Amino acid sequence: MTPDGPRSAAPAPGDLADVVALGESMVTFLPSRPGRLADVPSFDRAIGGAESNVACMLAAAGHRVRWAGRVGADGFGDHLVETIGGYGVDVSAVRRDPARPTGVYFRTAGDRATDAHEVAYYRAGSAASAMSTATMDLAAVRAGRVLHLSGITAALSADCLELMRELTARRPGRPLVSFDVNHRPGLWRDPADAPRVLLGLARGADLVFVGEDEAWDLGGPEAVRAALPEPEVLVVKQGGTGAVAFHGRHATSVPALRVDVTAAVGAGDAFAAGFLSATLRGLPVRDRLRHGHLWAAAALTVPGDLAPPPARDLADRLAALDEEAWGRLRLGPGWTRAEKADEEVRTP
Ligand SMILES: Nc1ncnc2c1ncn2[C@@H]1O[C@H](COP(=O)(O)OP(=O)(O)O)[C@@H](O)[C@H]1O
Ligand SMILES: O=C(O)C(=O)C[C@H](O)[C@H](O)COP(=O)(O)O
Repeated sequence: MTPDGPRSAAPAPGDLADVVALGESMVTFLPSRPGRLADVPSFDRAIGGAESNVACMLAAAGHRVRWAGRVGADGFGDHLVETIGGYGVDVSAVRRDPARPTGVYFRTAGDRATDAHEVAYYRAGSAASAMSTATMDLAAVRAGRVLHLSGITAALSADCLELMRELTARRPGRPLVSFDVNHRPGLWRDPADAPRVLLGLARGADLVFVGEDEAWDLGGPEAVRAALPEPEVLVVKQGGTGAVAFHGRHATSVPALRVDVTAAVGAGDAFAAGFLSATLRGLPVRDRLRHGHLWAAAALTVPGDLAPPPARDLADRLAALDEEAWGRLRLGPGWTRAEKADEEVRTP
């Protein structure tokens, strides 16, 4: 994704942002061709990191966004700060660490049907793993209407987990806390800890995103619901099937779109960004879910993590279709550039 399309001015340092996203960003290496990691001869550089993906997409859609993280005082750190800042995200709360490197990761293209892929992380001991209540500017982190976090951070180090606990503690006047469970079993020192820790953090959030498969890692969707009496909204994503939002005593389901998938990476982050964008705009829950699906479809139809979100008028028009027309939509590469909305993206 190149940072094109409507962008807001980034909030000035210290100003109230619409959304602050905190987490580790990494330089990502995408394979030049399919196959096993052992066989891929070369990689293309991109950027990744669940929370900064959300930040970049929201900024590209015109929201005022800050990303808080730590990167090394190295070229990869420069690249992340410059690229994420290039989307119109305020990067003034990003800290540079002269003693620790920027994390990087490599991935394979994976199987289109199952999304089975290999990931090789080089992030142990990274600058971001030293995020803590002492090393981050907590005032800047809290200066937003929404604070977006994910379970990835909890797995990075004991300091990162303590920071997550501090940011999800229920206190008067705190931002609305959005938490994407993002269970990455390979990152946990003791994977058996993850379900309890992630559920504990989710209990402190107002808005929780969880994939149905992840929910099973945590004891199943019903167990997650039972463990989270307080969130305003719990969104369970069901991949290519749909998504359901539990809010108060209501459950609202919206089927997923039919998408010609290029790469599944980044879809969960894009879904969260679309849902948050619609939440900031005060749209009803059904429309928030539809915007989640539409933004996910934007990420699914490009090779890397990040895609330009659909233009607001296009997304609004598609989100307003009746159920039958929604079910007929079929979105493929380039669909976000359609100018006349549904006529251009609907299958004949
Ligand atoms: N095959 C698919 N077809 C259409 N939409 C999909 C498909 N896979 C994922 N999505 C969309 O991406 C969102 C996130 O997918 P999911 O697999 O649940 O997330 P994650 O990337 O977090 O594992 C889904 O809620 C849906 O909107
Ligand atoms: O794994 C991590 O630590 C990352 O942050 C790398 C990726 O950028 C996101 O994980 C993509 O996330 P999905 O949207 O769920 O595909």
